[in-house]
Amino acid sequence: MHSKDQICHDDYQKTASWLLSQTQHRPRVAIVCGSGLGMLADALKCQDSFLYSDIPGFPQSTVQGHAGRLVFGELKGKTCVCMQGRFHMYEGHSLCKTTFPVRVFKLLGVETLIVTNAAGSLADSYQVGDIMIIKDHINFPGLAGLNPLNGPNDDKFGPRFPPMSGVYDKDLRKMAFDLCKRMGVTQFVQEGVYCMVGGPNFESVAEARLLHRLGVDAVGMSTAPEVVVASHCGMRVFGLSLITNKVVKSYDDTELVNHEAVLEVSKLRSQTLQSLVTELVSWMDINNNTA
Ligand SMILES: O=P(O)(O)O[C@@H]1C[C@H](O)[C@@H](CO)O1
Ligand code: HPA
Repeated sequence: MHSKDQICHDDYQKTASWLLSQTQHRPRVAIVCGSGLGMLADALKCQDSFLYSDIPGFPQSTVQGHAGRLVFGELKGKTCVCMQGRFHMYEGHSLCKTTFPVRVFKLLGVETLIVTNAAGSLADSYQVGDIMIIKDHINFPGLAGLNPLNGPNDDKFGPRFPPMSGVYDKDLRKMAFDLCKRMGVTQFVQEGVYCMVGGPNFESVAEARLLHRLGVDAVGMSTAPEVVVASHCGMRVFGLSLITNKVVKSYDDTELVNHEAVLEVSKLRSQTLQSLVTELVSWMDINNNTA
């Protein structure tokens, strides 16, 4: 390590080498489970799993609904690695730490990152329980200078000034929507813009109105840093938000959002999300390689 917040190539490599020595799986797809969405990993067959606390260099999960396990296994014959629990900036992790696993995945040979999250909706047409295919994001912390790519650029991962347009892969988005049609679930599937805020507090009414005016469809406290880092190192990205609550936009609305309610709604759609991610992975154009 260079300093407390600086992580060097060797640090990522050490963790990746340790994982490669512990499992025969060689994943091409990584899945990050959002709040209450850890059951996505349950669909993996032939599992090898590791507690984050046992993985050298890995940060620790502190949020309820994030189990803190890295699970390797197969989804319909395609080898994947799944994070049951992600890291958030509000937990006190530096952004380099929150995105540490993404670069480790790159070194494991992962080519596609699937991110999922729980989010509140601002779009008036969205309902609680809707699944939003992420079309684009607004990275509020990033716009304010809190970016996981801050500091010396590691050219081995990617360029100093990476583009961030077209990051959420168009073909995967189309494939996901087609799969939703086949699954007969399009009535609760949306496509929209996700906005990351720092949290951990939920939005004030004035903040909610601001985000609404900016064209944000769903707001959450994660995902954008992982996507920035994945895109920087050339990974293909696909993202899903589960709408767990409507963000309060009116001073007359007395409803208060809380994390327990977020976790409850996550359970409601767990099966559909699991099927969608499984089908998507099985339809993706990826070849397995072996240890
Ligand atoms: O990890 P995600 O983004 O799914 O978690 C969301 C945002 C906060 O961490 C938490 C609020 O309930 O859920
Ligand atoms: N705001 C921010 N993050 C969230 C929300 C919300 O309403 N719901 C779930 N994560």
